[in-house]
Amino acid sequence: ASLHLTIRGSAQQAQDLQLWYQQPAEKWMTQALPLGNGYLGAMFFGGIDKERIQFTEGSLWAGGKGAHPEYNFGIRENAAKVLPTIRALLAEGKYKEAHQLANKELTGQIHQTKGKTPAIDFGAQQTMGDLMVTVSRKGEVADYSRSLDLATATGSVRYKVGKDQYTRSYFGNYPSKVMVYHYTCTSPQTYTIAFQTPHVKDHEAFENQVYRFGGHLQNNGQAFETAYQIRTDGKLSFKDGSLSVADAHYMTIAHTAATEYRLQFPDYKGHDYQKDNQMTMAGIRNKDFKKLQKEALTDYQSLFDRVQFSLSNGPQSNALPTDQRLAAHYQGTVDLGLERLYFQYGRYLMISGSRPGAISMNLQGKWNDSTDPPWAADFHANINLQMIYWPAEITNLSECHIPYLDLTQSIVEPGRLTAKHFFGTKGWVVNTMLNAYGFTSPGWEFPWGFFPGGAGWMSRHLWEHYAFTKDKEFLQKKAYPILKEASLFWMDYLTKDAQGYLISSPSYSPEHGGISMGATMDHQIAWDLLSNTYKATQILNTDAAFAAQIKEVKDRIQPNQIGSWGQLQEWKEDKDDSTSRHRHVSHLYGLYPGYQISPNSSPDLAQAAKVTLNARGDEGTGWSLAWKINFWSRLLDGDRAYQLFHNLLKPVDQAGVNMSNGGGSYANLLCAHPPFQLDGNMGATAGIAEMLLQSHNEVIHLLPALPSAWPDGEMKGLKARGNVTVDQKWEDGQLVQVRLVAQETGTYTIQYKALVKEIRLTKNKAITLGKEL
Ligand SMILES: C[C@@H]1O[C@@H](O)[C@@H](O)[C@H](O)[C@@H]1O
Repeated sequence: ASLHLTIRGSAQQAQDLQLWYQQPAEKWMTQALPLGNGYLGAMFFGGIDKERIQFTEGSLWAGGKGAHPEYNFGIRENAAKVLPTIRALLAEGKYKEAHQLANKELTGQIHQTKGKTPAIDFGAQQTMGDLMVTVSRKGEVADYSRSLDLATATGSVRYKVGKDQYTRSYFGNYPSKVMVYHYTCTSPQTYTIAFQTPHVKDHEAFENQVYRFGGHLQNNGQAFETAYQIRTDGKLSFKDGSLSVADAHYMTIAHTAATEYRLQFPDYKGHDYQKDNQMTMAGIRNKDFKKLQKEALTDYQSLFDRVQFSLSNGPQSNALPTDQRLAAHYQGTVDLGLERLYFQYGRYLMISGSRPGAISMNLQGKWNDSTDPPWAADFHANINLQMIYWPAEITNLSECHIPYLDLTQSIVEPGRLTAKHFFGTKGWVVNTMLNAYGFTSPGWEFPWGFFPGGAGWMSRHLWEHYAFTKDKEFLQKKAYPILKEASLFWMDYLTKDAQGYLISSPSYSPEHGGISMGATMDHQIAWDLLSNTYKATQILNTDAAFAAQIKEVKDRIQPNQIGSWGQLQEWKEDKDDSTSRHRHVSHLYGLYPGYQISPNSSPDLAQAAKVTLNARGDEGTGWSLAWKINFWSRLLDGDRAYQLFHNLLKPVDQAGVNMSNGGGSYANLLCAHPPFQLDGNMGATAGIAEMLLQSHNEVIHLLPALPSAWPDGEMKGLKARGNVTVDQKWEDGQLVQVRLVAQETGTYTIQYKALVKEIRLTKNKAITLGKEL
């Protein structure tokens, strides 16, 4: 049959990859637009007479030793001594007593930091401040637009005053480590630029067109500096901290910032931030705006353009401003372009927020305007942080995974202390959340702070990075040692129960149901971790005795169970409440991101997972909706996965916390938990990829969960495990063409619907197949 897909022109496609609005932003969380260069995260408002560019550098963190002399990573010496008592109480069904003892001993130590924000030495990520830029004008404004172009990672503001055309172009430049804000007007204008910060000023200077502001956090004394270079054809002057540029047709600000932070236990400081900024400013001395723009674009597109997603035969016009578009879509207007845009937005945010050499993204990525953000904008490890990095490998952005993998490596040392003191084990562990200062202890209240599954879950990404890149040196040198130690924790912590199974006790299924004996998620994480570590021993042909031990332990872990109402049991005990709508569906970890449960390999458990998901419903917080997109994709139900995606695109304006069914999207398409959390954006981008390509069971599964809402389309450049790049085209809901390129010669198994076939791929030699495969 002839192929006649009406794929839209690339120009039209690029146009479609824009968020745009007809008015400046007033609210940071719901309307301002995000930019980044991997290190810095900025949000611009697009104000006409006064522009606000809020920004921070990810390593600007309150808390730690500097906040309280007794800060000790939360460690409570030898707390593990209570474990046998707690286990006995649980075995006797004395949950209340067990909880009380656990709340006394199995909670991280924190210290109040009097008169300081945040109030405890766990600390919080901090805004660095705001660049306030005033722009002169005489007359009424017309044709105002504010936009963010994902194809070029460029923020723009345009408006007219009489005959004058005003423009602004903003972008992050990772190679030169600067943010660039470029202003033009067809007639000479006057600008002022001032830096405002909630933190303590130490020094301020303006030399050689470079402004530098050095300061420190009142909370812990952490030092930082921001610097910006001004280029203009106008007259530049500096007075009382404010820069003025007069009679200028253009003005360019090249902006950077750095802190003294170093991702190194136990002190986490020592970085020569002033030298860093000097080097950055010197490095761009001979790069004019055009050069900085070209360099940034080449770098960005070398990552972004790896994946192209098009949906055809359906309305997708970008004629409506994005906030109105979102509302119309939720009301039922078909808008395939918005869905494509949302997918690529996740990839844009990943590239803008996470590049090698920078600190990992946190709960809000790199975007935070507060000194006391919700949940400290920390590294939340019981779903959020991991979800934020789910798209990294499958959407072909492996490099962006590195800051997270570096963070994981950095917490092994403090994690060993936590394993020893709180759990009495070898190896390393982290719990519900981390700060930037090695806090791997349980949180300061039981049960929400207790989650021994944190390390196993975090380190699964090390295995995934190997599985997608096949980088054996990475596996040997970086991943395996960390996986091995995380496994040692579980091999010590799992205890034999009355039935002879190995269970996690005490345990806590994240944020649901109190202290327990045998939370299913812990068992699935331990099984997953031991399985991956075992595979690594086979690939590296190392540690044969240890590998045998792993196998022995793994096979004795409490298996998944189907409960009285056909549900997958969240705990060893069959006590799931069928009316619960809880946001965490932790016991489906084995379905996604794990591979223990799947319709192919365990149909009964997959069916039980469906029963659980139907009971939990299709609502939730932002991240909960995103997780469910991935669950239903793994259950091969594309229409249901699409339904959850549709629910995530519900317009929301609430900035305050809502822990149940308030999830959706803000006008700037950032995810609403509420409040803003980046996890939903990333979880959904990964979920859309998971609808179209899966490879978690060593089978490259083509279009496993294609929704009927997308009858015709194309997805190029997604990655399958085994380091295979996959391009797919489909028409009328049917695969019509697949192109595969492997980075390693070998035999691969591919599946399309019921058809499963082995094919031989030669390194870097593409093969294209029709639907007959
Ligand atoms: C940051 C917080 O992380 C966990 O505690 C979740 O249960 C909450 O919903 C929130 O996302």
